[in-house]
Amino acid sequence: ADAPVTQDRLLNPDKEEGNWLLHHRNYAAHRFARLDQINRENVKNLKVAWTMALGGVEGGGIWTHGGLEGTPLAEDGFLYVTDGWGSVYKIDAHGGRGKLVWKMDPKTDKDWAGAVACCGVDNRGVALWNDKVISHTLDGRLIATDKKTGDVAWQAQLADPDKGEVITGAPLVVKDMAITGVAGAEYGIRGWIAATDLKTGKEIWRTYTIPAKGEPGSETWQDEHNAAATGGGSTWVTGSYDPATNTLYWGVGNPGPDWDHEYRPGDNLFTDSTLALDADTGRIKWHFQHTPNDPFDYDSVSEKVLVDLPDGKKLAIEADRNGFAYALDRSNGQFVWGMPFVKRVSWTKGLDPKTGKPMEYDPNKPIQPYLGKPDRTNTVATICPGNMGGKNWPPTAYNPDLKLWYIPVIESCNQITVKPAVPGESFKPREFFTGGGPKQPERITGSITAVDVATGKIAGKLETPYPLLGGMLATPDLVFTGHPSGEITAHDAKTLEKLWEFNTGSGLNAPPMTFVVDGKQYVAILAGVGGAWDKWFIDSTPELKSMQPGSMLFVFAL
Ligand SMILES: O=C(O)c1cc(C(=O)O)c2c(n1)C(=O)C(=O)c1cc(C(=O)O)[nH]c1-2
Ligand SMILES: [Ca+2]
Repeated sequence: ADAPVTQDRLLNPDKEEGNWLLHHRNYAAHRFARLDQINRENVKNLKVAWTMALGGVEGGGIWTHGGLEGTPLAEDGFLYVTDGWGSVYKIDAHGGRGKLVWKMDPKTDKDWAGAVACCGVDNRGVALWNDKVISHTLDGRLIATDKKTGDVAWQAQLADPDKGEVITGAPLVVKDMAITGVAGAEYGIRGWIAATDLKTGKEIWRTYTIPAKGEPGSETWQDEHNAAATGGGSTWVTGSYDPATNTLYWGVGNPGPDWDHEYRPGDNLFTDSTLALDADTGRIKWHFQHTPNDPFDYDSVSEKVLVDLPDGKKLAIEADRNGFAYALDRSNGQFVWGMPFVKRVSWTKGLDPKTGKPMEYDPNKPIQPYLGKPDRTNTVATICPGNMGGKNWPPTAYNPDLKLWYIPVIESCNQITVKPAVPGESFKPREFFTGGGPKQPERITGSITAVDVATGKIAGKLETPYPLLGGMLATPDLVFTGHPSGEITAHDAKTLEKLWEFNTGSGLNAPPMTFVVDGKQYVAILAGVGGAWDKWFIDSTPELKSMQPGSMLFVFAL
């Protein structure tokens, strides 16, 4: 127990299947555990083993309460979990019950940060490095905590809420560095990804997602009022890493202002893009932009899942908010396949099979002519997927044996109203800079959608009454997910048939994970409604308005 977490251990999570050492379980972001004590034959007997009440439910800024979106990490029988305000809890899971070892409360400035958190009091988890637990706070800090004692060893201020920057994603530890993404594209930030040296606490590199004047990509900001300065391009979901090429894969969020794309003529690189970066320098090796000159708020922040196929193809696959799943050649960013994974897509006829760009895309046009888009002429428009996207941040899972990839889907349309942004007037620090806003005139549902990665075809779709806002876990013959109505469910990995459910009593906005302690397999999930849904989208699921916030860790066993 409490052995140092070395780079070698992070590179070889398969050697310690009972642990869960990285946010997405491995650097390839598979969220697949080869543990089969709990399987399709016996999962119906899964029941609560123990629970633990956590804190962090209090509000701050524009938020009435905090929520839980974190993925617990597990190392040698100890769990490391966060609440929305960035408190870290070390829990001893030995002996069939949970015991709090320590809690590190970073004393987050709740009003300072909560006033510029677009989408909830969110913290998606920690990283492990050496003898430290590495975590983020909503008010922009990176913190290294002593794993044994819970004492803060050092901290660094990376993001600045005065500029509308906060941090919601989990850090990714690579080679003694913490990689951090930033949130704030709804507040006119200039997005970045940063690497901090964990030995010194000093910054190693910071790569901006919006090029400065004269840099490659700056020609895609064609306005005359310096729209790039408030161009968004947040990086708020933890990426993946390919050690063979020392490459980070990271997604970039929406351009700002979200809805008024006439304010920012041009493709607006590198918003809504997949980036491949050199892990040592932060240099951008290649990019692929999914929604150029986006008028829909389709952040491309989803994790890039790294998949090696028997035919030698090395892919980075992504389920984009714009409703399409993409497979890119991860060595060069070339488009391999793409297809809609949601039932309804209204904004494009489809992807060009050669380039992967939307059919309507014209590189010579400053304003892209997507179908039925909201703009200054048609100020009110219905878009599908709605602006939460076909999939938001909740992570997918990939079963490499079955070559099946499971997407937690939001099946939706919603209504957008454009309010043109005015140069020199509309942008104010710490205020929303969105150029309009959404409404929810119709019901929104969900699905587990399984994709055969070898063919790029949908292999199954299990429709769910509510959108999936928590994310997926895959084991050899099962998939698990959480529902905003409170249930955690287990499904057959091939047919998606529901085999088990348990209602936790609060909306689930966090991904399930699994671990082993004392030789026994457990499944864990954080329960506590949070995130964007219950403030901005609840009108599409009105009966969920009665859901009360909470803050609990649930752990299940046979
Ligand atoms: O552009 C951004 O910086 C940013 C950040 C976040 C976030 O950090 O949670 C969300 C979004 N955008 C966003 O567009 C969105 O729909 C969203 C949903 C959630 C959530 O936790 O439920 N966060 C965010
Ligand atoms: Ca966004």
